[in-house]
Amino acid sequence: MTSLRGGTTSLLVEMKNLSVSYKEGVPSLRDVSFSMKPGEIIGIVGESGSGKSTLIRALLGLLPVGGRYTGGEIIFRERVLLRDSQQDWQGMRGKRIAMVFQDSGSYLNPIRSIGSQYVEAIRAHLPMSRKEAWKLAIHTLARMGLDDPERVMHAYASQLSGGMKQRTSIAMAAALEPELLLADEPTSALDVTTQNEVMNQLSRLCADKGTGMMLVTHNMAVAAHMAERIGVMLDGRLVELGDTLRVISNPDHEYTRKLLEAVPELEGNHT
Ligand SMILES: Nc1ncnc2c1ncn2[C@@H]1O[C@H](COP(=O)(O)OP(=O)(O)OP(=O)(O)O)[C@@H](O)[C@H]1O
Repeated sequence: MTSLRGGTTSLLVEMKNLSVSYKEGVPSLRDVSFSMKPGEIIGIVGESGSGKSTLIRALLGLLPVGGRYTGGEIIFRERVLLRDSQQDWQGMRGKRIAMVFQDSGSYLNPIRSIGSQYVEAIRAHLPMSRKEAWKLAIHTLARMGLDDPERVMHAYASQLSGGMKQRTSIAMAAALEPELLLADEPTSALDVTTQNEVMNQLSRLCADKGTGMMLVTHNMAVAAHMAERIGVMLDGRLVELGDTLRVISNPDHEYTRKLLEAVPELEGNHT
């Protein structure tokens, strides 16, 4: 995935001084800047309402209702997205930039088999026969830890558990090998054991495919386990961003220290 141009690795994403408001004069993102390398995993933590979801929705170009970009730039692979038309941005969604939510599994169509939805989603973006798309689907379902992917492909959503549906929807997002996967609390609705498994499978899938991921989580331990860098949001600002080990062992910001104190197993040491 790394591409060298003129001796420097080109960036996957650059966000420069981005601001977003839902209400006139009340910014929910304030001057947020960061950059991300291809294949990198960044974990974003922070309390409820700090702007984590708004940040990754902004990257997808799909702000929640009422949200407006009020300043700054988003550059994806050297293209300034905020200057592009919605149609250009639309063309990137799914294929180059994909997103999974806490309840993605519940968006599977209940009256069509998983296989027919999955094959259609793959073929909408990749020039593949049905047979090839089916094979790719089976492969990614297996990589997400689904034991009997053939059975899943023939099943309807109502025949799968919540964990299986969520794994299926994550596999669908990852199958297209997006360059950037935006994950908003992708395992929060699952039980703790399943959460760990799904997170491990997700990070393996990203590593396999060279997919960069921005993972929003309220759980510092999950971010520390998954991410190479951790960003901390507070009141719409990215108040800290650094290598995971540095952030958890020597945080710059007082608020990060408070978050870390709430996770005893991480206090002052390692991932
Ligand atoms: N659709 C909306 N309309 C109005 N205000 C909104 C909307 N979505 C978010 N906000 C406000 O923007 C701020 C940031 O919200 P956001 O959902 O991005 O935070 P968050 O850190 O993801 O929170 P949570 O962890 O609870 O999902 C909050 O003050 C929230 O009330």
